[in-house]
Parts: sequence; structure tokens; C-alpha cells
Amino acid sequence: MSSDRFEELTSVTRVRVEATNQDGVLIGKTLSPAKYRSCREKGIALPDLALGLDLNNHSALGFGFPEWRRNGTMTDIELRPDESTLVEWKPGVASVIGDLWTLQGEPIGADPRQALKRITAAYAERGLSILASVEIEATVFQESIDQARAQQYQNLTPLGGNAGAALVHAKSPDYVEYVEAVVARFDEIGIPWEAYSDEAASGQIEFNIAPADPVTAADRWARARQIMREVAYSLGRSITFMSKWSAAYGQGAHLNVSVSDENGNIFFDANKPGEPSERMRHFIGGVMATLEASTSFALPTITSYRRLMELEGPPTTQTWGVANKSCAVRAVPADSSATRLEYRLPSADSNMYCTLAAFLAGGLLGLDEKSTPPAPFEQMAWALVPGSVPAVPKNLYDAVAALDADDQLRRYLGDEFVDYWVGHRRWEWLSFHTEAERDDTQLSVWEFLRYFELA
Ligand SMILES: NC(=O)CC[C@H](N)C(=O)O
Repeated sequence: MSSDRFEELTSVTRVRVEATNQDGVLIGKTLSPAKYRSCREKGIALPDLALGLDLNNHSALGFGFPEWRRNGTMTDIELRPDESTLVEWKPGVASVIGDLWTLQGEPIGADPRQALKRITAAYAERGLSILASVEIEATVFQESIDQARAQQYQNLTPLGGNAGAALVHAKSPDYVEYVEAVVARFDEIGIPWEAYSDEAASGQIEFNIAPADPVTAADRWARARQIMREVAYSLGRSITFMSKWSAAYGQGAHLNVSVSDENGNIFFDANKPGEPSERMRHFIGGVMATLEASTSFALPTITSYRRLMELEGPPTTQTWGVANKSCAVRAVPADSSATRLEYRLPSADSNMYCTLAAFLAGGLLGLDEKSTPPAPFEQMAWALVPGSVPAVPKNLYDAVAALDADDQLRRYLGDEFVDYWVGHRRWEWLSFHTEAERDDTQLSVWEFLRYFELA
């Protein structure tokens, strides 16, 4: 009994069970301790719509139902808690993240967390382990969430004032109150944060979380975002992870990854300091060969593509380079522990379970096939002559078409995962083009209503 971590949380009166759906939204239920005890082994029943709704609560119908959705008859699925994630979220409330299974006891192939587990296991089969971390960017506003809703998220005032840009400490007290309250919550539940800073746009904040194995890194990303929202709301503020909410700089979610074998970081070569190791080059080769297809995960929403502005930070081309932040993939040569790859394409609205799984899938393909990468890009990869370098897909439609046509990522991610994602994203595109203002050229109210609170 003493090793039962749940029973050790004696003051808990509510248990929040959680998973992340395709859109990156934390879903689940809150149970009484008695109910939780009765189903913690078998799993907590959820309607299959938990993975089937879009961000406007419509059922994303008509795109190849997997077996567990029973051809649209609607059924239940089960959320099996992974008690290694159990924490006391706040006094009296436990939180546990889990995986999604069918009633017949099969893991659900479309579950983002299990997709990341599968690819991590594929590395482990080859004697490889991964360290990953996510840079979390968001914008906080002075208005409360109720006020923001009343204004349809328009004309909001970024927290901290307009004076100063990135990396400025001289911020107003309300900004300081917010960031300090967030890291206090991180400390309470054990999210090891490394740094926070203000980012380039007014009201924009970046938090850096310490590297961990991929599933832990993605779990921490999901929880950190939840805390950032809860703290904003409790202080009477609002917050968004939309990748672009104004003409100002967009919001990314850069990923940092290194891979080790029993001898240490395989991206580091002591004989070639400052250069990517041979196996890092193989990894990059696979990532670059699948970059167009995996863009759909890194840039999942209509708005994601609005962030891709020249000279603003996000990459616009399918390029990699050494210490070159204008590329989609940056090799960061350092010492044996810090040498890593930074994937700069993902936007703040991407689902990190999926994005990380797709990036790792590309890398593993490259390691398996000893892929040769294209030449590293040695100039600034922005504002180039159109067509001189392959561009990142320019919208959700093109990106999903590239993913659907790719059979390399599928081999590593699984057909069900890819097919379900492709269907879900096509629904997103269709929804925009049937419900929104239909003006692709500027941010629409439809995007604010759909993404401001949930993306
Ligand atoms: N940290 C940075 O390099 C700025 C990144 C930028 N906000 C992005 O959208 O990717």
C-alpha cells in the first residue's frame, strides 16, 4: 500500500484524468476518489467524440472512420491512467495523464500520446534514447477572459505595455506578477523550468522547460500550457497560443532534440567539434526528406501559416543549417551534452505529441537509411528569390496533401495515426472554407473564435 502513489495523496477529493486530442486540447473528466479507484485499472470511459470533435464542437464526420469509431455509430473509448504522471495539481485535486484504448482492449492508433510512445519505443529497440524540450510561447492580455470573449477576442491590450521588445526586464508589475505566478505553479507540481523571457511581440512570453524523454516532455508541455491559462484567468487576464493574432511577430513552439546511445550523444563527434556528427547528418537527411509531409503536424491550423513571414523568426523554407536560425532545422554544435537539433517550424498552436512524433519519425528514417542531407544552408534563408529554394507548404491544404502522399512517415507513424490526422485536417480546411469569411488573406474572426482559447 505504501508504494501506491495515489493512496498517498490523502487530501485529494477530485481526480482529473487527462489526455490530449488531435487539436492539442486537454480533454478528460474529473472523478471522485471512489470512482477513480473503481476504474483506474481498466480505464475511464469517454465518448469516442473525445477524439472526434473539432474546436467548434462539430463532429468531424465523413473522413474514414477507424474501426474504433464503429462507422459512425458512436461508442465509448477508455482512458487508461499512466500513474507515473500523477501529481497533486492544486490542493485537493489530483491530475493524471493517460492513454486511449478501445473497449476491446486495443491501443488507439490515432491517440497522439501513444503515437509518440511508439516512435520512442522504435528508438529504444535500436538502443537509442532521446532528450527533447519545447520552447513555449504565448501572449497574455490585460483583459479578463470574459471580457475577451465579449469582444470576440478583438482589440485586446497585450500585458506589460508596448515599451521594450524581446529580452527586456523593465516590464510593468502586472507582467512580473503573471510570470512569477506561473513558475511558482511549475515548481509546485514539479515542472522543471529553466528560463522565461519576454519575446519579440508585446505581451509575448516564452517559457523554457528542461529536456526530458519525449513523452515526459510532451506531458510537461500540455501541463505547462494548462497552468499558463489557469494563472492568466485567475489573475483576471486572458492568454492565447494562436500562432498569429495580429500583424506583430507570431508565436512558435521550437523543439530541441538530441539522441544518445550507450556511449552518449550521437549528434556529437569529439573529432569534429562545431560540425554535425555523421549520425546527426543521417538524422537531418531523414528529417529533410519528410519535412514537407510533416509540416502538417508542425503547422496544424488555418492560422499557423500566417506566422510564416520573412525575417520574423519562423522559417519559410525547407532548409537546414549549422547555427543558422533562419532555417527550418538548426544544427546546434556544442559540447557532448548540449549538441542538439532545433526544429524551428512548429507553431505555438501545434500538438507537441504529434509534432515531436513526426520529427522523430523523420530522424529515425534517416538513421535507418543512413540518409544524406542536402547541403547546409549558409546564408540567410529569408527573402530569397521565389523558387530558388523549396518553400514550406503555404497552407493547410498543401501540407496535408503532402502528408497523405508520403509513405515514408506512414511507415514510422502508422497508417491509422496518419489517416485520422489527414481526415481531421481536411475537415479543418473545409470548415474554414464553408463557415468563415472566406478571405484567406487576413486573420478572420472565425479563427479567433475557434483558436483563441483552445489552440
Ligand atoms: N525565439 C525566436 O527565435 C522567435 C521565434 C518566433 N516567435 C517564432 O514564431 O518562431
